[in-house]
Amino acid sequence: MEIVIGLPKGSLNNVNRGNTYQLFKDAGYEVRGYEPGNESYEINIANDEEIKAFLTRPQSTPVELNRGMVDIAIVGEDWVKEESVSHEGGITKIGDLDYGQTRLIVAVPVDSPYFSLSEFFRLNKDRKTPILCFTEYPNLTRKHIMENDGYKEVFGDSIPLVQVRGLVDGENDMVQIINSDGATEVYIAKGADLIVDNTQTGSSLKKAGLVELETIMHSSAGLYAGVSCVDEKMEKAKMIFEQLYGATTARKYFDVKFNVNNDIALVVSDFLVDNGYCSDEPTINSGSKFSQINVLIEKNKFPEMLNGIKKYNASSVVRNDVKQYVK
Ligand SMILES: Nc1ncnc2c1ncn2[C@@H]1O[C@H](COP(=O)(O)OP(=O)(O)OP(=O)(O)O)[C@@H](O)[C@H]1O
Ligand SMILES: O=P(O)(O)OC[C@H]1O[C@H](OP(=O)(O)OP(=O)(O)O)[C@H](O)[C@@H]1O
Repeated sequence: MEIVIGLPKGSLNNVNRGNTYQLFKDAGYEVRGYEPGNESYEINIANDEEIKAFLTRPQSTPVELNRGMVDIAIVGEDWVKEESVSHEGGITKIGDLDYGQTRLIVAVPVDSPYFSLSEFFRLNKDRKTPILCFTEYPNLTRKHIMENDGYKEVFGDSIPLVQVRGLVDGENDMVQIINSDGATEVYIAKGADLIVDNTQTGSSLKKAGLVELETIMHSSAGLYAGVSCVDEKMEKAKMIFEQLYGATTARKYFDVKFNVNNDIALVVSDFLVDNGYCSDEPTINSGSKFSQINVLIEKNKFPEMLNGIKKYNASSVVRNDVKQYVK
């Protein structure tokens, strides 16, 4: 049995964004040829002979899943939805991996007089020149526009024209959705009226002098299965997901150990349980005078826990990162 996995190129393997490479390492895989910025097309997972890995561009990953070229892949939900607008089925989500969070949004220049997409269409209803919208997601954009109340009032059920390079589809040439291959924000400065793009921190929009009108969808990275992932491949896929999910969950926790006097160990344990500063309950190892207490704690709760245990004169506090956490 060999399962073929597609691993993402681009933002989802960027050290400051997705870093899928680190996720695999944290999950215990020995990955070679997938170091961020230095990826090879064939990636080696040295400690699991059942996995064959290829680099994939998220834009093309759903097509590869639908054609059985890869059995499973890590990809953003936005690209899976973009692919499945016109034909549902084929790709199934094994699970969300809780990173690579973005929103797909509609944006216009910051000084525009519109506060919604409906208002945009209503205020532009007498325009003589076509409305131009650039995006990397023409299918989702067309669907969203056709469901918009303002669009329906002005254009009814008429299908906006979509152009993907030389390929043109649709009938309403007063609203044209044009495929972009990146740097989408810049099209506004070149004369476009709208863009649909993904945003994370919002800095690209701000830099381009744009403001969001509305959110089309939220996206994050997940493990997806294609048509060829059945039977034992699906079993293997679920095992891979568990490994990866354990590693993403672990990123949110610290493993903390500290000492307190034996006579207050149980009081401190109650304090930790009552405040949700542990997973199930603290582990207590008693010595002759001191007890070592061990908890798994959510990272954002650590500062307040530290403050709390200082009141019990906790000493030798040690905080470690967690590599794998299966709840
Ligand atoms: N700034 C970001 N932070 C985290 N994830 C992102 C970010 N930008 C895009 N993504 C996600 O990464 C995936 C790929 O995004 P996108 O299509 O923009 O390509 P890219 O990663 O920028 O690569 P390329 O430069 O090849 O276009 C998408 O699922 C998207 O939601
Ligand atoms: O909200 P932000 O944190 O600024 O992130 C969002 C930007 O990141 C991605 O672009 P990228 O920089 O990868 O370039 P691209 O537009 O050419 O894909 C994405 O397409 C957005 O433009």
